[in-house]
Amino acid sequence: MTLPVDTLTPEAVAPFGWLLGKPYPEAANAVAFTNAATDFRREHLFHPGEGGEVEVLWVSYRNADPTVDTLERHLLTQQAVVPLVGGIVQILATSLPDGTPDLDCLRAFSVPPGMGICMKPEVWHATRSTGSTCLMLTRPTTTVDLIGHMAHGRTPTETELHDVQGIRLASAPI
Ligand SMILES: NC(=O)N[C@@H](O)C(=O)O
Repeated sequence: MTLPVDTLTPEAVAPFGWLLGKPYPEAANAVAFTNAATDFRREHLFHPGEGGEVEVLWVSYRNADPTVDTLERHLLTQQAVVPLVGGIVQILATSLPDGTPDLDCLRAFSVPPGMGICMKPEVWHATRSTGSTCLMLTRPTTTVDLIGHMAHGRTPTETELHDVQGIRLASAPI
């Protein structure tokens, strides 16, 4: 399957989570402020899952391989990824009733610096980039669990990984 890399819109991201970096809200009841010197607005109320804390992670991505052979998902927490330097391509899929990725709704989005995506728990994902430094919001127990898996081969309990075949991005990550 050749996967087009789409532009971020709130609607396109909605099945998977929330677009971060939307235009300044016009709604009268928006939690927002603007003046000549600054503006700020509530983008999202992040939730790390029951009993979780919010963890700020600094993540570098440098896998530019357009082929995607593994997706992962976090079972407890939302996860926000915001490129600061260098863009990413975020590959996303929801789950079938059996928990495996629903490849019929597989999407890829180009995420430039200054925008981001907050994924719902259990959203399958992978990330490609020629080089990006990102701010990530996640959950400490999920991070430690993932390190245990990636560094020491332990079976993760808060993350699932799933092998996929024949998925290739239509355009190489920037
Ligand atoms: N640290 C961490 O959780 N990383 C992964 O989830 C990822 O998507 O990069």
